[in-house]
Amino acid sequence: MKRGALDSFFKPVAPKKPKYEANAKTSTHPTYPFAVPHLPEAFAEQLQFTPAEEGKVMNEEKDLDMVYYQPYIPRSIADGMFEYLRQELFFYRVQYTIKRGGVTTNINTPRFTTVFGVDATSRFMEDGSLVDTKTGNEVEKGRYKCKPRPLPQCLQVLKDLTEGATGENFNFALVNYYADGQDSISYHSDDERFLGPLPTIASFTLGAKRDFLMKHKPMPPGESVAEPKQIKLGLASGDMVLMRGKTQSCWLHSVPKRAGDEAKQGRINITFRKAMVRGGTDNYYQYNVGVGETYKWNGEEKKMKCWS
Ligand SMILES: O=C(O)CCC(=O)C(=O)O
Ligand SMILES: [Fe+2]
Repeated sequence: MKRGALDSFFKPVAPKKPKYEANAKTSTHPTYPFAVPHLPEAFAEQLQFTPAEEGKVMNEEKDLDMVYYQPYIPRSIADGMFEYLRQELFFYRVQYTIKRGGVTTNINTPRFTTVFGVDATSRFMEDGSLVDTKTGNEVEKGRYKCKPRPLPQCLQVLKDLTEGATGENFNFALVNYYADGQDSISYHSDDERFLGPLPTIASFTLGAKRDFLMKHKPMPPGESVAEPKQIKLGLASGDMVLMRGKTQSCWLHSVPKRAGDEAKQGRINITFRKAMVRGGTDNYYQYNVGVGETYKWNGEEKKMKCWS
């Protein structure tokens, strides 16, 4: 055995320095499986200067309207924010069935997910209660099948800053965690009716760099102009893409599986969206929380583990 290998075998392993200083304050709610520590102060301070770079408008392609921030969150804190969110949020691995032409298929969502927020017909009070947006009265039992959750402070801070910088309004935060290159999201568009006709979505990347692919939806037959070519953005830690206008109605996007080591670090994606009606709330909780186990990051074993 080489000398160095022996040394490192006997030397006590120094405990790893955490990438962030935990905040003692927490966000709690009856619907949360556990409390979420507030955003570490150092990150909150740095976020006041966002966006770190001016966004570049991408609207040359047909029906495309995006703003690409490289980065939005300064690179100096993006990986720390990734570590913090992976450590402190609760996640799910949602399973559901789809029926197509009488055939039932079981779907295992190929990534960890979680969601916070409520559609525009309701809002959370400071004390965590849910009230009707118009009347201010407590929401009646039966409005939702799900139990809506308020954004924890950390996501509220990022949402408020994003709203200020973009002039948009959001009432939902969806979070994806791609543990490695095997986790993915297949081609889709976020064009659900409950988002309204021309939804704006702000989409953040933290952690591993992953390819974000975009392609135009098939053109109607007889359309004279050619389909625009596919777009590939290598989204890096801290980047944000703002998708707006006809982007969702006319384009599809995906984060495909990846071989190799680059994705092994794990990646978190946060999307801020605005759902207009109740159906959107039940839909988002059904597909991003579901009815299965809660997962929490285990720092020793370096993986998501069932939490109880
Ligand atoms: O992870 C990403 O960058 C995309 C996520 C996404 O498209 C979605 O959650 O709808
Ligand atoms: Fe999407």
